[in-house]
Amino acid sequence: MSRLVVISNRLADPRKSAAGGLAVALGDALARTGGLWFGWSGTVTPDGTPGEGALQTHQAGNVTLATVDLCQADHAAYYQGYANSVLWPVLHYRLDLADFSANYSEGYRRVNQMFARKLLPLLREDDVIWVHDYHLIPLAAELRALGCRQRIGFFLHVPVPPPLILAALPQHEWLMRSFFAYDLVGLQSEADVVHFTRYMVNEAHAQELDGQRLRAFNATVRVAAFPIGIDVQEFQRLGRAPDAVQTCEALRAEYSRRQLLLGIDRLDYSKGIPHRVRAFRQLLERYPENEHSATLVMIASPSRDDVHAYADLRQELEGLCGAINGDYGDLDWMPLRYIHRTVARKRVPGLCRAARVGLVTPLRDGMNLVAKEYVVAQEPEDPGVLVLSRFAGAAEQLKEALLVNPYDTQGMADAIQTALRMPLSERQWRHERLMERIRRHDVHWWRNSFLQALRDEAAPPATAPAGAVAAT
Ligand SMILES: O=P(O)(O)OC[C@H]1O[C@H](O[C@H]2O[C@H](CO)[C@@H](O)[C@H](O)[C@H]2O)[C@H](O)[C@@H](O)[C@@H]1O
Ligand SMILES: O=c1ccn([C@@H]2O[C@H](COP(=O)(O)OP(=O)(O)O)[C@@H](O)[C@H]2O)c(=O)[nH]1
Repeated sequence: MSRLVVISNRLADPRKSAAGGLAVALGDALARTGGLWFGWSGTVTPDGTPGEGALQTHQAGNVTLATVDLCQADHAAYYQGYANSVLWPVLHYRLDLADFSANYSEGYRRVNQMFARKLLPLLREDDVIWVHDYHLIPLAAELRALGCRQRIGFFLHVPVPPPLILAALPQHEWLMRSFFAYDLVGLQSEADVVHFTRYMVNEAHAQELDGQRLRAFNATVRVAAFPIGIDVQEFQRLGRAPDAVQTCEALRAEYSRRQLLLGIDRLDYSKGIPHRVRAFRQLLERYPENEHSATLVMIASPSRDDVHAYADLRQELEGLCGAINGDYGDLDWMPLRYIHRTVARKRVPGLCRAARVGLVTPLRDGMNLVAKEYVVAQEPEDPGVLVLSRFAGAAEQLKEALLVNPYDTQGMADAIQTALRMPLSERQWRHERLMERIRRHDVHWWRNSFLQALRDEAAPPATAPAGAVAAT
């Protein structure tokens, strides 16, 4: 059996828990098969030469972790810059938040080239290589330019916007062309596949060979949706462990006279957190019977603090949360508990189980694993209700959630009220259907179906596709 090599910007020790869906899912996927996991160490060295970083390897169970440090300049241009100030906003439909500084794209390319150089000597001939996410789109092209011939697949964890939004990226031609150095491109949803294909046909003049293959630049790439899932059994096991049980019991005791609503997100503008707070305020205004009862616990895990848009969001949110507590709070009740800290993963199932309503209301999200975790954490005899944004990738699968438009404050308040009042039989019916879907497409299905599709693709050509590494 060939070895699996996973490459992602963010790594986690697969034996430990991590915040952030990608690290959680890849940790779960790799722990099963073993293999090599390559990426950024998470360390930023204060000095150092751009495009150079020390490589360290260590063993974590059956997984070898190989990581590279980034110097300050590379971290600023590649991670904070091109990845999180250009690609992240554009891919989440937020051109208004993108900062198209020229040195970002140079840094992005420089780090991808460095990763390719560091990784190449670690590769074996029959490795299957799986690259993850928007930080590393040009990596296969850089590897091919160095002579790498192994099969390479790519999975994008974030959404693909419509072609004309992508075309606003000053380097879109170069970036999108580099997808043709992969054998297989996996996306989160069918909507993403439609947008990706339309871009390639309209802007890159690609030819659609069959339902899943695109041809351009003298190369063929297969594109399909592989919606990411969670490890259901592992999450249920976590839910039965003492940390989760204690968390749930403590919350239930504290809120025995209240109805608990829960949001867990990274503090990210894509997650629609201020919109959720406004909808909660509207709930209290329109349905006053919820006063002294409905209580929203909002965990906002710190994320990408050094990027301006994230600091602005934090300020906005603190203002909104303070106002709601000031206007509606009483001596014996605060409507909103806003926690700007990461909650340990082992406590997440307990938090979810204690909440009558799970609020997952992003403005755009590749998938959103919290939506699936919330459902799995529920007790089937008395389950809570998931209120889910129709703009999360998860909404394509989780049709029995209460689907909402997060921009519609009143509609969202009405949906929360429906969730709070939903009879037991309907809650059970919805929960059962959601569980079926989450079980069928779990993280093992995701990994196996992607890797099977990658193995099914013919071995790539001996040379790089002509011009695949076109200069910026
Ligand atoms: O690594 P960070 O910059 O700290 O950010 C954390 C991760 O955020 C994004 O996660 C995405 O992947 C999830 C799993 O597929 C998906 O459910 C979610 O919708 C996405 O937003 C990002 O794509 C990862 O690269 C980051 O590591
Ligand atoms: O304080 C926190 C916040 C989030 N998470 C976990 O981080 C992941 C977030 O993944 P998701 O796909 O929802 O969003 P992302 O942050 O990757 O965009 C989920 O497994 C959460 O349970 C966590 O353990 N603690």
